[in-house]
Amino acid sequence: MLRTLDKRQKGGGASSTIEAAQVKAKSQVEVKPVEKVQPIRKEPPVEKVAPVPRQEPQRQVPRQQPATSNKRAPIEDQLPPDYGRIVWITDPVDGFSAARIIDISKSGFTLTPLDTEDTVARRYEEVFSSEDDPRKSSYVANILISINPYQTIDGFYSTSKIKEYRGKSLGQKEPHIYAIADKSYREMKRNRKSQSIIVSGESGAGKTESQKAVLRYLCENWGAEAGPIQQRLLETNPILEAFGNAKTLRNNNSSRFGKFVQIHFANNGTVSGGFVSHYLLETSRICRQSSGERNYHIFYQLIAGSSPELFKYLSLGQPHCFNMYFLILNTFSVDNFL
Ligand SMILES: Nc1ncnc2c1ncn2[C@@H]1O[C@H](COP(=O)(O)OP(=O)(O)OP(=O)(O)O)[C@@H](O)[C@H]1O
Repeated sequence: MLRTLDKRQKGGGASSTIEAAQVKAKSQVEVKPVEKVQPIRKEPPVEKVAPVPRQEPQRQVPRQQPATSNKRAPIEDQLPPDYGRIVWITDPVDGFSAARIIDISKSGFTLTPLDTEDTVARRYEEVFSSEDDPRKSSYVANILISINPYQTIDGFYSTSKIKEYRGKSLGQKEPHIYAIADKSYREMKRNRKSQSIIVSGESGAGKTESQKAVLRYLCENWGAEAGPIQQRLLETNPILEAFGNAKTLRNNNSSRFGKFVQIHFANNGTVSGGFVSHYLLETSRICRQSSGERNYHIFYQLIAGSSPELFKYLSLGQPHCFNMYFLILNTFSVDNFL
């Protein structure tokens, strides 16, 4: 970098001297004609100066062109991104009501409640994201705060979304877990140091899904040459979840163990491997579960899907058999896991 700067300084000095030389050359040209002007005055060709004004309008023409091209941009593109968004606002009678943002200022929002044609003003802290608003994330410095939407949002984790966030700084696009993954990758490449992403939250907050999204982002962007390694990394999740996840009152697919996932990169920045370590598995769940909860998914999956040979080999029985009592203490079937 220093060398580059040095070169730039030298270059700058050289260009400034060239400019100085041009100025001197002009002044010399002007001085000399002053003495010889008298004989030249008689010559009508002095009118040849005319080309000079011709150049000025030529310069003005291209200035007008970008102005016309700006007009072509749709007006919607120039509006703030929150314009038209439906949100919840505080309401003195109902507590909260849905409204549409029609203006944004330093002091807050101007909105139109959906059930009236009135216009109301609200401060920023009195406006909340609505259920229909797919944007469930925000930043605090370089920390992503996200809310579990409990629904599939079209395109939110799509391949095109992955491409959108590649190489983008935090804040350049709307908050997303992909932006965090991209930042950590860029920091790793720039500083040549390992990076950590800590995913934290209460049970059911969406930690497992977020971690899977990070893995997918890194593998899809920089795992092309890794081939089977990339696939194997992504396929570890169903196996780990079968043995370590269970239905709880708060989450049908709750991880009952801590997970430390490492993704290794080669010097050229491509995914070269990975390692998943686990700790603190809730072993007591095998023998006993709270009311409304289940044992680990793998037991139910084996009973539901194993071949007759495997079924016999593992001495499995139907859930109501005596040796399977630890499975039927509570709910037996959970959507998507049997
Ligand atoms: N980004 C998301 N989009 C859609 N649904 C989600 C998302 N994140 C989580 N969910 C839903 O919420 C459920 C719980 O999420 P997840 O298992 O990731 O929570 P968790 O924080 O890991 O919980 P636990 O600590 O109990 O393991 C998921 O099974 C899924 O149905």
